[in-house]
Amino acid sequence: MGIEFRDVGKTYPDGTVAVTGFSCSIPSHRTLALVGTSGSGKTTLMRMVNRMVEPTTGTVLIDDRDVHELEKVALRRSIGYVPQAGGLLPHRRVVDNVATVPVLTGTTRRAARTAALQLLELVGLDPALGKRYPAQLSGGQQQRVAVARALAADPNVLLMDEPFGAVDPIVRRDLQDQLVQLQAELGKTIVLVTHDIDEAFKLGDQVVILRTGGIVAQTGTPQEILAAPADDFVRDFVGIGRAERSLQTVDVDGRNIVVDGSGRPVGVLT
Ligand SMILES: Nc1ncnc2c1ncn2[C@@H]1O[C@H](COP(=O)(O)OP(=O)(O)OP(=O)(O)O)[C@@H](O)[C@H]1O
Repeated sequence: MGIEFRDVGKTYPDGTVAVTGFSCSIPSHRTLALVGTSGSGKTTLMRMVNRMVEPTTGTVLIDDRDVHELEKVALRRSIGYVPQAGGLLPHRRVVDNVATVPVLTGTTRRAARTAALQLLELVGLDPALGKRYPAQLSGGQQQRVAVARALAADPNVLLMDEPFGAVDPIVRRDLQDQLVQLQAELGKTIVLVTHDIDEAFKLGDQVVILRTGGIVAQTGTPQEILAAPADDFVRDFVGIGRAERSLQTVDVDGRNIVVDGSGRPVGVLT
């Protein structure tokens, strides 16, 4: 399921211009990371895919079909959504949170629960946690449940809105690693919103850096952006000057050790 944004714009009713003339396409099974400062239109763009936001100009297509022509509720249920900070239903057990959409779309509760327990395992959780309520889980565990829930209807498209923004950096890295692994296995088409350029580089096959007004500063693979930042804004945003970005090798007893801009060793060149 490829996704295409074709010259889309969004002006909210109060006159706020969130996005202007945005075009971009992401092939099936790939991850598009939308990254930018606060208010640069990332969430607005992502929500156009499942019609939580309707563009004021242009079209969004999934597999060449204009989403505007698709029935809204069915469209939304067919797309996995991981909101900021999980969005789990607090009064429902974890297993039922995961089973919600399949039950709504006609799967029996029993079958949906069995599948939900398998999904918990897939995202690295002990299925025994399915009995708990969301508040009885850690923040990182809750985010894993949110990912499991988004996968429950076996969607081809997954939308992730700052999915790991609310957890501490170590848990965050864990969750990112797991998503990379999951994606290698499942091959969804993912649109990921983040303000963290390192997360965008780690998870995105294609990265779009946005400035205020949803204007594209640069689009490319992480390699392309790092190799040739389009301008000072991008250079600044990706932190080209940051010590951990300016790596060099030093020879230590015949081995090439990679050090960062502060001279700290970060690895060995093989
Ligand atoms: N419903 C709305 N009505 C009016 N303006 C809105 C609405 N939703 C978003 N905006 C405005 O549109 C612009 C883009 O918002 P959006 O949430 O898409 O940005 P973002 O890049 O996701 O930001 P953040 O990283 O802070 O979540 C902002 O100026 C925001 O205030």
